[in-house]
Amino acid sequence: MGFKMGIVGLPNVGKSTLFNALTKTAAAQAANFPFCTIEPNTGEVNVPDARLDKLAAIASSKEIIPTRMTFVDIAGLVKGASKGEGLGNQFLANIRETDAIAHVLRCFDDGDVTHVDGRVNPVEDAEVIETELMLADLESIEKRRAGLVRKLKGNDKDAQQQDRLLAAAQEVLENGQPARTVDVDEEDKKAWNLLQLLTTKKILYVCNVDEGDAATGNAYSKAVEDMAAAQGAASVVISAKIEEEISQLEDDDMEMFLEELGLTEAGLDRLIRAGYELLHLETYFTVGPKEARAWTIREGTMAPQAAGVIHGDFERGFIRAETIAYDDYVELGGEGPAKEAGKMRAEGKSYMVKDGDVLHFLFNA
Ligand SMILES: Nc1ncnc2c1ncn2[C@@H]1O[C@H](COP(=O)(O)OP(=O)(O)OP(=O)(O)O)[C@@H](O)[C@H]1O
Ligand SMILES: [Mg+2]
Repeated sequence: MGFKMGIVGLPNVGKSTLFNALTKTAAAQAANFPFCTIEPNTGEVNVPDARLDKLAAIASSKEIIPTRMTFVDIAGLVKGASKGEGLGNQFLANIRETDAIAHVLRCFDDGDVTHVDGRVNPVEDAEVIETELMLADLESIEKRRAGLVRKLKGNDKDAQQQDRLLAAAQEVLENGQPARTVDVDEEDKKAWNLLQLLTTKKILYVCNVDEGDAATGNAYSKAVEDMAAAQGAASVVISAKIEEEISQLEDDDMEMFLEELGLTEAGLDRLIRAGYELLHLETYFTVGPKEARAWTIREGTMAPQAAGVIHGDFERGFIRAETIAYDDYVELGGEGPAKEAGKMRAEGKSYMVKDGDVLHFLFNA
């Protein structure tokens, strides 16, 4: 389904370094000068999930296939970007195409690495970017409302709804607030999301700290966490540079290295999980001797649509889903015992899939 997180931030804060760590490649050029990245870099990343490994062990699956999500490393934004400063506003379009934003903030000192504003202040940096996104939204709203005038005269219902929602967004933006602060009624949610405003996207603040601060965070990252909490946004502490080094290691070396740093889990795993949760994504599993596989759905997905993630035919010909809850599968020790214990349910079209369900679909070809 391609859920996409855009990696956004000021120039030279470590976005491409983080991208390379996430994708375990050196696909993006990361270097100590602003505006190093111009064209966006796109890469797929496995979503770590300990449950999948457990299921595979129980079923002795030959292959383990995690679900994936996409990260896009986007060019740095600067003050005035919405008016064409820096690399201009073509990159705002790259952000528009993403489902959520990982906002990288420089939380490391290192005098050798240039900061575009010559000082380290992640909270102000976050405001600079947010302001540009708000200005970009305002500009696009004005254009779009102007484009709706003719349809509004013709009493077009969709146009009326769009214009009403755009006006609501415009009002909060003009008061210096992001569009996500608008209270949207349930029946407007779909049209609202279609507006694809930049400041309605959910944000995960990524505090990029010094190597030595990776386990504990530092004063900069604390300030960001406070800001995030006040906004109801999520945040993670990570050292992109260390993660890039770790991501090149073999598993055994990685564990040793993490231990030395006082970390229990690679920061990347935390970051990917946080992004996944931010997007309200859930996972179901298909498990057998051949493979154990994780699949991504949006929260609230019905069984036929969940089946459609595997193949369109599964959705079109959907009959039922044999369902075992994750806990039952693990506690009882697999499909056979779960079935014997009466824990395999036959669920129909109106079943809402739950996170962790182990599913087997029956369908008409
Ligand atoms: N946690 C860190 N500690 C110290 N140096 C870091 C850290 N993270 C990244 N760097 C360094 O910062 C510099 C800029 O990194 P990078 O190219 O990833 O930034 P960027 O945000 O992608 O920049 P641009 O917007 O110009 O593309 C690199 O020299 C990188 O090694
Ligand atoms: Mg870059």
